[in-house]
Amino acid sequence: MKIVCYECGKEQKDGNFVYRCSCGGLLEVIHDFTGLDAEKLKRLFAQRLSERMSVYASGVWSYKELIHPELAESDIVTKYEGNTGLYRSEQIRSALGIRELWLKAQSENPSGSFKDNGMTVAISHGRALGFERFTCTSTGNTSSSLAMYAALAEKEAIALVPRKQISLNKVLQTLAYGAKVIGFDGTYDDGIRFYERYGRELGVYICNSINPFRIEGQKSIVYEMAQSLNWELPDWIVIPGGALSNVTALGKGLQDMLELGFIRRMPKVAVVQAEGASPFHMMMSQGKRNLEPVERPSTIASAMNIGNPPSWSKARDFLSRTGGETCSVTDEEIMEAKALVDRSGIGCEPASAATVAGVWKLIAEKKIGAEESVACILTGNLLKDTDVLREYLLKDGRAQMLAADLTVESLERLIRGS
Ligand SMILES: N[C@@H](CCOP(=O)(O)O)C(=O)O
Repeated sequence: MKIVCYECGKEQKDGNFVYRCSCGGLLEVIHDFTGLDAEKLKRLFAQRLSERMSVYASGVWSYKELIHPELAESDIVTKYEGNTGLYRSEQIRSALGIRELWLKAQSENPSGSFKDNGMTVAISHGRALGFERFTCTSTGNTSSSLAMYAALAEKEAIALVPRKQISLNKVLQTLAYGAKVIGFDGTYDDGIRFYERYGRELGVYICNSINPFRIEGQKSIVYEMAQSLNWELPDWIVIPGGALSNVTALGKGLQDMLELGFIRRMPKVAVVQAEGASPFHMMMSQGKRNLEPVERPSTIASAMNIGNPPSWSKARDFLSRTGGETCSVTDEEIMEAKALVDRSGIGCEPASAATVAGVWKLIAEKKIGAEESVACILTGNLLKDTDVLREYLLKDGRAQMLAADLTVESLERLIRGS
């Protein structure tokens, strides 16, 4: 296993953990899979589905050989993350008018978002390197996940969070796990810029997606999806795009599986951004090679409120190589899709619902065919943003809490609507 610069290929020394190469490129973990036998591994992964209390009961560490083969089991900090549901919803499928639809509920992770898949690996790796202080800048899901794993590892957690446009639920969750939360004026982009510059000086271990081990852990989402579907993935996988760690990890995981012979064909991937924070979609749809950051990103889907996603070049290369697509959706479209996902009983936070809104759009644009099969990745839990929920459901009168005396007559009136 090596850590190399994604842009210039220069190898980095792990002990001196840095997040960008001297050329400015992000880093990535390169594995040597020679000698790995796909059929043997598939059998091993199948056996691990019945693990209960060992690290292999985790839906991330069950694929340890492909994620961090060198890490000692005793260094692993796990909460048996992953193992999330892959659902069908006839309601959503027929509303979208697509042949086959799957929803992968990463929202069922222990801290309520897909960040746990990567965070277990980042925290475990940082602990093995001897770090005591773990940090991130975050719109709230990364910080909640960081705080949870740091608490489990009995390490200090520090989270830099924008003062505005983030969900109070996520800040409270981060605080409740015992992290030090530092609010600042600016966006996630400012926080990342700050840490890229001063993180080393502060002696903290950064757990954002600029950390290549976060990406390694997040690959497990697509491994798990493939394993659940007997190693036959749908035609399309649709994901929300904020910092772009999801598409980067998905791309890397798919590439691993193709190289190892776990899957026979590469599915196409679509990245959906919110209209007010869509620099990646703008770059891709205009056929540009370089990302122009959005200075003041703004969307109701706070998890995607990012104007300068760090992983854009990795994401660009993967989509260009594999014929992927991008699109952007409005906040109204996101909330309409969210209502559909919530009412299906699966539920999700606004950013996750962008995937369903994106499928609608991509079908209308004839980029996804109605005869194709699609899997949407739902990244965060329904209760991650109750302010948005309250606004949508209660203020606009879409749903209301009814009041009645506890008598048969008044309940009958309410139940029958008379
Ligand atoms: N939505 C994210 C922002 C991206 O964070 P990263 O850790 O993936 O770089 C959050 O929850 O903070």
